[in-house]
This record gives sequence, structure tokens and C-alpha cells, in this order.
Amino acid sequence: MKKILIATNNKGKAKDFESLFGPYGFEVQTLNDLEQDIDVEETGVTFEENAVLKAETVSKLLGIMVIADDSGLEIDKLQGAPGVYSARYAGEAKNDEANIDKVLSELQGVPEEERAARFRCVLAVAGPGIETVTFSGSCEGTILEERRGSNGFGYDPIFYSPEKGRAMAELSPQEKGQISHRGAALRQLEARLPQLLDALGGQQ
Ligand SMILES: O=c1nc[nH]c2c1ncn2[C@H]1C[C@H](O)[C@@H](COP(=O)(O)OP(=O)(O)OP(=O)(O)O)O1
Ligand SMILES: [Mg+2]
Repeated sequence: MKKILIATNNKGKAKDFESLFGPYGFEVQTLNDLEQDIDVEETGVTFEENAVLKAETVSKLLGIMVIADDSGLEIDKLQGAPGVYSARYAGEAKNDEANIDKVLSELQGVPEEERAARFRCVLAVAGPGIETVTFSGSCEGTILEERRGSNGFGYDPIFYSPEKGRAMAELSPQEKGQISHRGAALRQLEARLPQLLDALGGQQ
């Protein structure tokens, strides 16, 4: 089976990639599947910088083509926060529950029409002998007043999709892929994948 390494330690992201790449016959692997511990420090100030940093660092280390994902939530009322700091919003420990609590308390009393937000995702593909390329996607919604649903990961329980009429965490992985920032970025990447794999001489 063709394998694709995603330079992430986030198991929730990995599931999104599986439901999107599975139908194309790719087995998705992540940094959690490797014997060595790899954790790239995210020193960039944009999603794009961090995605490129993660993809190029891991690709150079292992000598293979990899895809990295940097993503996050932008809330208009909070001037775009948490943004690139989404994973670390409530502290370095990267705790989804604490991050959600922090957002909910900051938006306490803010009416629905002022709770607009979007998820953003930038994917970077890096590999030996190819120029690093990036693809991006976004997904518009609003922030709920309380959690709904138990699917997905991260901020999914408080992100309402007007397109689906449900919280992101109430969607199946397939439904999420149809509307998500990651789904949008991945569809662009898919269009370029044959070319990228060709440039690598059929590595995968
Ligand atoms: O579809 C999503 N549904 C809900 N929340 C999401 C989503 N996509 C990103 N997010 C949130 C999770 C985390 O708070 C941050 C990503 O941070 P980000 O640095 O890209 O990922 P991460 O540190 O969890 O894993 P890694 O860097 O190893 O890929 O945005
Ligand atoms: Mg990260």
C-alpha cells in the first residue's frame, strides 16, 4: 500500500487525513508511528511559516517526502486570536479542554451575531529534490456558547457550521471533510499529488 507520512503528533488531525486519503489508497502514518520522538518547535508567526518549518525539518531528518499541517481558529471578536497560538492558547501543555474553556469565558455575554470565526489550515509538502509547496483552506462558522457533540478534536465542540446546521463535533469524519479547512486544503493538494509523487521518482 502507498504510504504517506504526515509530520504531526496530533492524532485528531491524523484521523482527518485518513478519511480524506483512505479512498485514494494511501496508508496514513504520523510521527507517533516512528520510533524516534520528533517535535518541531513552532517559531513562525503565520500558519504558512509553521507548516513549512514542520514539513522541511521532518523531511530533511528522514530523507523522504512528508506533509505537514498548521492550523487554528481565528475569532473576529478577539482580533483573530487564538490564531497560530491555538494549540497553546491556555498554556504550553496543549490542552483542548482548557483552550475551549478560555475561549468560552472570553466570549461570555457576546451575542451570536458577534461570534463569527473561521478555521484555517495550511498544508506544506516537502521532499528531497522538490520545491516545498503549500496549500490552504478555511471554514467559516460561529462560536457556540457551550460544547456540542463528541466527534473530531480541538475546538470542534464549540464551532458551529452554518452550512451543516450542526457543531463540527456533531459531524461524521466524512461530513467534516466536505466543509472543513483541512478538507479544502487537501482537495487542492490532491490535484497536485500525482505530479509531486512523480518528481520523487515514485518514492511512495
Ligand atoms: O479541524 C479542527 N478542529 C478543531 N480544532 C482544530 C482543527 N484544526 C486545528 N484545530 C486546532 C487544534 C489546535 O489547538 C490547533 C492546531 O495547532 P497545530 O500546531 O497546527 O497542531 P498541533 O500542535 O495540535 O499538532 P502538530 O503541530 O504536531 O501537527 O488548532
Ligand atoms: Mg503544533
